[in-house]
Amino acid sequence: MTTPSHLTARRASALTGVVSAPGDKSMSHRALILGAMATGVTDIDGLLEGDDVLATARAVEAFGAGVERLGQGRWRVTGHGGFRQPAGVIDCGNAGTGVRLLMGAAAGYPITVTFDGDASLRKRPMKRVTGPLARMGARFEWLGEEDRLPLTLTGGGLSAIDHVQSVASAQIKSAILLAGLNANGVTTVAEPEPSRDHTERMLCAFGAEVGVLPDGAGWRVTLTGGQPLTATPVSVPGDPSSAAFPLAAALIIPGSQVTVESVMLNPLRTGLFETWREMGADLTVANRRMAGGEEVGDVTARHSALTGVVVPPDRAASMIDEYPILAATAAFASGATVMRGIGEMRVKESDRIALMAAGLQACGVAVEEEPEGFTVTGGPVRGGATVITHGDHRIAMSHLILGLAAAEQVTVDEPGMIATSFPGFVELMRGLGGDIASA
Ligand SMILES: O=C(O)C1=C[C@@H](OP(=O)(O)O)[C@@H](O)[C@H](O)C1
Ligand SMILES: C=C(OP(=O)(O)O)C(=O)O
Repeated sequence: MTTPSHLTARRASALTGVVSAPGDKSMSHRALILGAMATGVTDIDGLLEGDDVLATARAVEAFGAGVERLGQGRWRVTGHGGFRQPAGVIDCGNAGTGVRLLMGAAAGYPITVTFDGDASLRKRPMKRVTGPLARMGARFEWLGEEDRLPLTLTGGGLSAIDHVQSVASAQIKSAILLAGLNANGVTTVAEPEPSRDHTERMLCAFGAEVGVLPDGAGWRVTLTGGQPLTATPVSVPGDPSSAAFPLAAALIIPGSQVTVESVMLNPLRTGLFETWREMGADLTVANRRMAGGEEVGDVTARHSALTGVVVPPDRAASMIDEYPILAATAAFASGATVMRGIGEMRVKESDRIALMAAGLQACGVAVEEEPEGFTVTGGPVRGGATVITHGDHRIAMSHLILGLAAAEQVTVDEPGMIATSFPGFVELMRGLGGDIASA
């Protein structure tokens, strides 16, 4: 299938239906990486087959693991108890999570590896991870600009560190913990607020002992080096960050009711659902159960009259990727939705605060941008714009959802990047009755 250069969303009548979200991206990266670091055969089901995760699958294969696709979402990783010297450059594509976690894992082994990524990933800061890894003993050489990819890492001979994070970041925490597995001593990471804990949970499932102690508003995670990992089956539930898009459409399109089945409900990922409820969203969860070591449930959204809220800044870590779609839904709420303490959004696949502000303003929505946040004041949404996404999947999907409820059509450029996290997004939305087509 060729990728269209633009996609256009037109106002839709009620959306209805029951769908499944693709597998969780965070867990998919981790399942492949831990499977490759472990000894034995790790069978994964529900793996997200998005471009970010496929880049990680190629990477772990290059590091010596056996990687086999058994069927849709069903993958087998055969680990040899560690990473081996790869033959070429490890290209992580668009994936911040992929490159940062892989650098952490690779740092523990006596290998020399060059990491690279696409134009967007080459703009993202890497010192946040290379800094702590260098303190553990890994060596880095910047091949271009300092703090950016491409870089060469030489690992091995690590010592544990005590790291205190200034922002809650699961990518930094995970990179340090994965390196800590092969470091001498006890590695500790303290976070100001808790960030997603999939690495800690999955390390335990692979047989490692991880300590978690409350520490102020956040927690301290400890891990003793030298623990071997043993392969274990991993079942990946639906990604709440992807489920957010069809659910958002249901909330803002009159008459709609959409259910997304098997959505992961880890409380460190559900800040958006909490915020939507505070805004008056009719959002219900049925069939709560455990799958893959995580709570999951079927989430139903019905069209709702939304009211603007002030989102508590300490909720940011639990919904950092969801502010773009929150902002799109806030455009249809009455009053202002204030989102602060989210400076991290500026260093994602794009400067998401700037691009959401520009895209929403182009669609006639009132937005006030701040250094570390923005405020969206809702009302009737005109639409009628072509939105620049800088190849950011979440910026593209958020504006397409907005376009399904706006008075005039909304077009986004560079929609090919949607496949990094949500392959099949357009087809899924069309199946619910959404009018999204190549422009
Ligand atoms: O650990 C992870 O899987 C992720 C952590 C978050 O990044 P930060 O840790 O940089 O906040 C998030 O934005 C990213 O999409 C996935
Ligand atoms: C920020 C994201 O991913 P990553 O950091 O892995 O590129 C995202 O998926 O929104």
